[in-house]
Amino acid sequence: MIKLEHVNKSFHNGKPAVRDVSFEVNTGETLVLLGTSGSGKTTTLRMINRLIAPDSGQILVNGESVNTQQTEALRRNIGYVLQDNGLFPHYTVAENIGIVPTLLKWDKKRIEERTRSLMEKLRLSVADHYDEYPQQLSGGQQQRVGLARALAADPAVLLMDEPFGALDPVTRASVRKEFRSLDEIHNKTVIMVTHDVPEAFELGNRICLMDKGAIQQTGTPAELLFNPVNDFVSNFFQEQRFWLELNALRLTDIRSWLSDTVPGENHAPVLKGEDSCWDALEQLTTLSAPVNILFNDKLVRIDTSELMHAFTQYKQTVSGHGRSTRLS
Ligand SMILES: Nc1ncnc2c1ncn2[C@@H]1O[C@H](COP(=O)(O)OP(=O)(O)OP(=O)(O)O)[C@@H](O)[C@H]1O
Repeated sequence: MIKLEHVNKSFHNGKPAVRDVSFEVNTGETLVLLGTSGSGKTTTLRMINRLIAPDSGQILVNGESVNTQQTEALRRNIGYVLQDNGLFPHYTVAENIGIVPTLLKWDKKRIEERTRSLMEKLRLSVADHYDEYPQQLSGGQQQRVGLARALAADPAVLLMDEPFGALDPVTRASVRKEFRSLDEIHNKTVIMVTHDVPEAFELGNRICLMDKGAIQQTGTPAELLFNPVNDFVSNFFQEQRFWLELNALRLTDIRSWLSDTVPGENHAPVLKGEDSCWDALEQLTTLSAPVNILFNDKLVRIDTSELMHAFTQYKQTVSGHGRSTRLS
């Protein structure tokens, strides 16, 4: 668990880089720090593992102030992934991944097993890359090694600063997908910095939107979209709003506005209530035919106009009326 309380930081020029930032991230949750360039995201992240000292405010990691913890011990319990991966060029892939376990004096066999297991999970061929050096790998492979290194000692906390930012769009999407499906991250507290809106929506349980060093709003993707607290938040998502909204809403969220049409004997594909409205629209458009959705209670059939009608009804009901139904 990570908690920031009224944290402030100015650099030598006196201009506030981070202003009165407070948030809490629970175990098993990913919070994304999103915002324009210079909005204070990296400074906020780097204060958590004490690479930067705050001027005022409290930062707690697992209930304990970072100031009272020994810096080395604190950092060994925090995995840190950087945009440029920060691998040691003169260490092999295996040596890079094993750095923290070696510092923690794990025995050799345990380090080797852990390294192999992480490489397999991150789709890095052990046979091909175990003894290679970072410069022999592609950018995507280097970033996977960076992730494996951060996860090696199973830290409770993972901090990621634009972890996929240096990758081309195709590699970026695939490394991101692998990251998302890693069982390793489900029991961790994760904070990730990005300025990529779709990435924030894909990976964040909650998003903390920053501007000029201050938090504008913290909430689920749906809360930020459907209940923005000010014009900055509303305008920030304007360009991709339709796509983001359909992505942020699960079919379950619009269930009450869908009819109970029972499917006939057709073989239309079955979506689940947890799938997004975007998933449904994609299927409907590709097939040019109705699709079936399996909710807890029953199987129903919908077409495109019914989907869009329910989506509009949801927006009218939820916007400006407090929290949306999607909580995580
Ligand atoms: N070491 C430093 N010395 C002086 N000013 C700094 C330093 N680091 C950051 N700043 C300033 O603090 C502000 C916040 O910077 P920060 O890097 O946290 O923003 P960011 O949101 O992460 O931006 P980006 O997305 O471009 O990385 C900026 O105005 C930046 O110029």
